[in-house]
Amino acid sequence: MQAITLFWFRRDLRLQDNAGLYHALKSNFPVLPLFIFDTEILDELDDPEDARVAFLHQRITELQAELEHLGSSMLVRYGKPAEVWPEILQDYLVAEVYTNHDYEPRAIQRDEAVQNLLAQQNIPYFSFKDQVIFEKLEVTKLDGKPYTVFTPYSRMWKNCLASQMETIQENGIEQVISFFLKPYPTEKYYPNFWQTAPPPLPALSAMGFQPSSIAIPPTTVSRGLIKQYDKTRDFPYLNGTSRLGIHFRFGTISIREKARRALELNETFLNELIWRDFYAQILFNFPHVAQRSFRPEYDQIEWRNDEDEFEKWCAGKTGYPIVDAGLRELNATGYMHNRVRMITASFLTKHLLIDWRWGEAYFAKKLLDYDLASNNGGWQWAAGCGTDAAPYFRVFSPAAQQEKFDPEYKYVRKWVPEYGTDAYPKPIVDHKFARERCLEVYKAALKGG
Ligand SMILES: Cc1cc2nc3c(=O)[nH]c(=O)nc-3n(C[C@H](O)[C@H](O)[C@H](O)COP(=O)(O)OP(=O)(O)OC[C@H]3O[C@@H](n4cnc5c(N)ncnc54)[C@H](O)[C@@H]3O)c2cc1C
Repeated sequence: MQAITLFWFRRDLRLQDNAGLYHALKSNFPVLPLFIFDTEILDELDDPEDARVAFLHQRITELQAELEHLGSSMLVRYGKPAEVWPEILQDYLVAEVYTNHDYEPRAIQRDEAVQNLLAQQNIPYFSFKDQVIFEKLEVTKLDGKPYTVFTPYSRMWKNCLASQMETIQENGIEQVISFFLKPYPTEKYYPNFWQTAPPPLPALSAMGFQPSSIAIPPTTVSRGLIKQYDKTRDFPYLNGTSRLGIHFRFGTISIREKARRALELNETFLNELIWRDFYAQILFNFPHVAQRSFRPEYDQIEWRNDEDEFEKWCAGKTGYPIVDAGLRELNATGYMHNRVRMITASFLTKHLLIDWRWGEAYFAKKLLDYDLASNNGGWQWAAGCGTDAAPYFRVFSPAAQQEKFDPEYKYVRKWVPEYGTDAYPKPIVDHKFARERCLEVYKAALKGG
């Protein structure tokens, strides 16, 4: 049997500029890429038309075709990684395993189990940073502790980026760039893919899913949009953001490539990519946030958790047009504009006093770009219990947000056509009353804490 290196794809579904794949291709054995449709994740999804699964399947099919074109293939399995891995080790003579880091608590556990299994058979396991620019404790305060406030973190992030500059050739042009943004030239080593016939790919329907009618945004964005980003990003009625979220989530684009463009074109856009790194390191360094408030005293809040109100919020029937437009956009497209994510999350937690975890779980079900670290960070920020959160007594007024960010009701009219007619519901709660109730409940919780 031919001894091979396995490269395990997870959140890095591309051949180009892929750190772990680059290192795998430079190993001493021919490389067979692997992808596992993980039933521990898929079984928790209750929509058979989940657009993310259809996207994932389509992307794996494309990768398989790209590899076939190179005379190679990809091994695709369906099951629990803990059960799939022993089977693979029986079927193939695996000399080494390469992959890229995943920072979510469950993924860390999964990877530790696989590492242990491999160690029992003396198979080396190598993992690399690929999905962020700086990870774990690479950007810390001077005392080595992780940052929990964004602005100083982003300043230090930029210092770290500038700390190692190198000259490279890109498309025949000499450029000085940060070592941390250098692309991995995987294409140089493509001949090291194992030349083998493609094993069968599980069909989407065989996994209990179907194609989705939700469209996936492209992987490219115009330079013009990024150049204007700081001016357009806050207005939900404009096409002013990149919609790259799902591609960052599944690694169908390279963060290094996009950060290089951001550095060149728009600092505000770069700052958003830094927020992504920020929340990834928060989740890694403070994994309790996946279940509990970053600030423990906020776990004392007595949420009202009214199920009927929650259903109205989910359906976009609260009687607050910008909130309703956001939820309806999410339900129809798997996307919600960032400004509106902040408004709807604030409304659920502060106006309705519904536990942020309920909203977080709903977004997790619906967002194409769902990412535990960023979603959790966004929800805890909105509820006031997270890192860097605005003080709890700042309660967004939906009317003031509407006035500022959708003054002509263009976004609202797109998603809530019955707004302004009798068919539109009355507000679920009075703003002034809700604000005061929120302040009382938060104050009581924090006093007791
Ligand atoms: C309550 C709430 C929940 C959120 N849930 C998610 C989530 O599950 N997944 C997710 O990727 N983002 C989440 N965000 C952050 C942000 O809303 C989205 O990243 C952004 O709206 C995605 O649209 P875009 O790709 O057009 O982003 P752009 O505005 O074009 O930004 C480019 C990229 O930068 C990153 N980014 C931008 N803003 C943020 C941010 N505030 N925090 C972290 N990364 C950011 C994303 O990767 C994004 O794709 C959430 C924000 C809030 C307030």
